[in-house]
Amino acid sequence: MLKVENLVAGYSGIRALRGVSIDVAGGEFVAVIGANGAGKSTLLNAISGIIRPTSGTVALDGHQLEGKPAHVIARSGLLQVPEGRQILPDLTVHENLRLGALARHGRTPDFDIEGILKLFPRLEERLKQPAGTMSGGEQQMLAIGRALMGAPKVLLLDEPSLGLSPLMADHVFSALVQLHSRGLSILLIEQNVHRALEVTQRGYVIDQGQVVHQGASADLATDDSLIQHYLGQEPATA
Ligand SMILES: Nc1ncnc2c1ncn2[C@@H]1O[C@H](COP(=O)(O)OP(=O)(O)OP(=O)(O)O)[C@@H](O)[C@H]1O
Repeated sequence: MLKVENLVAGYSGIRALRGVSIDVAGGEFVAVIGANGAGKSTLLNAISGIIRPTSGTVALDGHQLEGKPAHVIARSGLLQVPEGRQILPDLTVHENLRLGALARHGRTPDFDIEGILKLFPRLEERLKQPAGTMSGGEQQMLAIGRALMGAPKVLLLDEPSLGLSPLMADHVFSALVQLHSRGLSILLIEQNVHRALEVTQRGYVIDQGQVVHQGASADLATDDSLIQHYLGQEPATA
């Protein structure tokens, strides 16, 4: 479904991505993990057109997307939930969700507002509330809901658990698991390696802008030396 090949990208002189190839099959839930500064956000932003890749290809269902503007890529069905969420704080929750529908471009969504409220019941009583007055976890739920309103073919998530309490992160991850079980293809960028490998099927480890390891998430999760070496995190069993 999503095929990224040899993607190179950077920022005035810094080569943050040095030829990354990853793919996400239909209905697959895939993680990209890596230490701070490894290039995870750059990868997601280069896929979704927020930054323009220097070279390499991004194909969704066989259609080449690299180099296209972000709004065109979003309308084609690659929908990103950005780091920091970027909801519109002065608009209500309901208005933010309705704006998400603008990305549909003729696709029939699996989720309407009612479906999103079933997934995130906390949003229901907050529908008329300005989105900026909600907690970080609630805003993350809204950002995911807004992307779902756009009928994604592949949902891209950048650090959805960042800054959330463990309980809120639980809600968010369990929603992602539900979305995957309903057949959605998901690419998850996460610093919380153990959580990411718990919920996904496959994972890529990136370091200094390159894929250094890939495999079944269950195998990566039990590879203690990999987790310590590339990710600087303690093994789950420690
Ligand atoms: N806007 C920018 N301008 C210049 N350099 C940048 C910019 N954004 C990222 N970089 C650099 O590119 C490299 C990769 O950063 P990136 O944010 O993609 O890493 P990351 O794996 O997402 O890290 P983190 O988890 O800390 O966000 C880093 O060396 C970073 O300093």
